[in-house]
Amino acid sequence: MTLLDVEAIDGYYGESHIIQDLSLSVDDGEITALLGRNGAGKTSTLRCISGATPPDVRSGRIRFDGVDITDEPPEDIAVRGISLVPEERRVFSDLTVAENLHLADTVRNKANTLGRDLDFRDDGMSTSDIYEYFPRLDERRTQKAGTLSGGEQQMLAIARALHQSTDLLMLDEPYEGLAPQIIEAVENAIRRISEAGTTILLVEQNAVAAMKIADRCYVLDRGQVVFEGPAEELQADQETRDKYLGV
Ligand SMILES: Nc1ncnc2c1ncn2[C@@H]1O[C@H](COP(=O)(O)OP(=O)(O)OP(=O)(O)O)[C@@H](O)[C@H]1O
Repeated sequence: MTLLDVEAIDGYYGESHIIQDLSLSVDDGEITALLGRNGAGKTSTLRCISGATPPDVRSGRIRFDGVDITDEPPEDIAVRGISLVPEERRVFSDLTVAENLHLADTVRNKANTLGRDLDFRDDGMSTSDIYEYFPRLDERRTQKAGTLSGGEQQMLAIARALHQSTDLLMLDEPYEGLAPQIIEAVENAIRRISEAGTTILLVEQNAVAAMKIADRCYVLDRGQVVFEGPAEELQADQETRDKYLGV
């Protein structure tokens, strides 16, 4: 079943037409990867879906769970169960791991109030489940987030998103700047989160790593979809990989 359906959107930064007639769909329970070189429009696409502006979506429709969310504000879209973990990871450096998660509680409660008239999901993942998924965070509950390694901060950012109510988790370059060993730990966490039923839309520069865990891939170039298909198909398509991904 389709959970997210992006239909022919056009996104603009001022007069720059960055996202061009872009369509994609994300199936319930799958991991979908959005790949492409620097500047291909991956982050902008996630921003369009999350309701963040710019870019402005001037045409096309975005539907989530059958509901048209194209013109909704970001807070409402979040309440519906779409979370974006941005590239910068944005954890609160001066707060401990536990406090960072607790803050997500506050956001969740606010979402519940905001969600009165929306068809929102109730609860996110419990703190104990989160610590089970991310044992490193469990060990570092009382440590300030600013002192965590890059990989641990990435895990904390993902954990916070899950602690709110998330049906669709959008991850923007979760492997960026991480050592191979840590990439593997984040990769395993993403797999387990997916197996537990959260749908994932993953943006990555590291196409090889992303293809490993994705069910379906989209490749973007200059704001347009130039490939879509199962991950195995992209893995076997050396021409597309050379031309658009350089791998
Ligand atoms: N705030 C902005 N104002 C104007 N143009 C922007 C803005 N943000 C991004 N762009 C442009 O939009 C295009 C797509 O950028 P985007 O960040 O979506 O690409 P990306 O595929 O995510 O690449 P990266 O991996 O570098 O983040 C680029 O040409 C970029 O210069």
